[in-house]
Amino acid sequence: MRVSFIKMHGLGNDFVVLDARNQPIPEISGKIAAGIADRREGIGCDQLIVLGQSESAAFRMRIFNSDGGEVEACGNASRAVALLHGEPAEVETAGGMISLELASGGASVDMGAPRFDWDDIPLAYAVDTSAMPVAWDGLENPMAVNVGNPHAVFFVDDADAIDLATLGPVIENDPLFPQRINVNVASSIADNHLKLSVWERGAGLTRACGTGACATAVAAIRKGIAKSPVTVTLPGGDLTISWEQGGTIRMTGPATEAFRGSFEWDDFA
Ligand SMILES: N[C@@H](CCC[C@H](N)C(=O)O)C(=O)O
Repeated sequence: MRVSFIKMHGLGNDFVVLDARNQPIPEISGKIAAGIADRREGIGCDQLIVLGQSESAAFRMRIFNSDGGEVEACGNASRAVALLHGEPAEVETAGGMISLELASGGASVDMGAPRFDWDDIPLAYAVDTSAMPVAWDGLENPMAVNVGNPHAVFFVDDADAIDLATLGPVIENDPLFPQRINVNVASSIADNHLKLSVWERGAGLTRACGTGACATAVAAIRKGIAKSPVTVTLPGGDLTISWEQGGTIRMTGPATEAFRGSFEWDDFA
């Protein structure tokens, strides 16, 4: 069976999008998702995105990391999907309802309200979460932010000095986090301007992580080290994140369609 796909990206965080609203898509296993995402033997992407019917929203967006695991939220893919859809829409995700629309230079997404305490991020054993008693080689006392998916946010003097390629997988897979975690390392580089690197759960170092930018910006606002709107500079470029205490997060930034193609489903089944 031949399946059409759209290759997209948001600041270089790239996606294969399958639109099951206009073509039949067989059941997706972790093996199929990882096969499609494989950069040598598949099409290649950080996340596989599958759009389908929803009973409660305009449509549903499912998200699979390149390791094949299905997850709750993806900020950059939400903007890519906004570009594809072309008009404002409420979208159902496993992490909650989001609403997306086109904006100048890309798209803007209401990502919902953040949740801040570790109660929303399952931990394997009891710890005093007011001051996390864990540290990983200089990275300590992370803030927990759930923006649909779980993030640990570390503020450091110089994010570039942290070897995230080494520490990222260690923290992601720490036994403390039974569902693993996205790892964000940020520094303040000017007023209301953060520099951020992200080790993504299930995908590794990416050029940008939209939910990571949201989590880090709201953590910085809550900590009093930035005010909304916050510019977040990632390796792939900038996102603007707006949030007031008690409100929902708005993320604005670019989205790009790279190319379209089709593949034989059985090649990955
Ligand atoms: N790249 C994404 C986040 C994708 C999911 C994440 N790796 C997770 O496992 O929660 C983004 O732009 O937000």
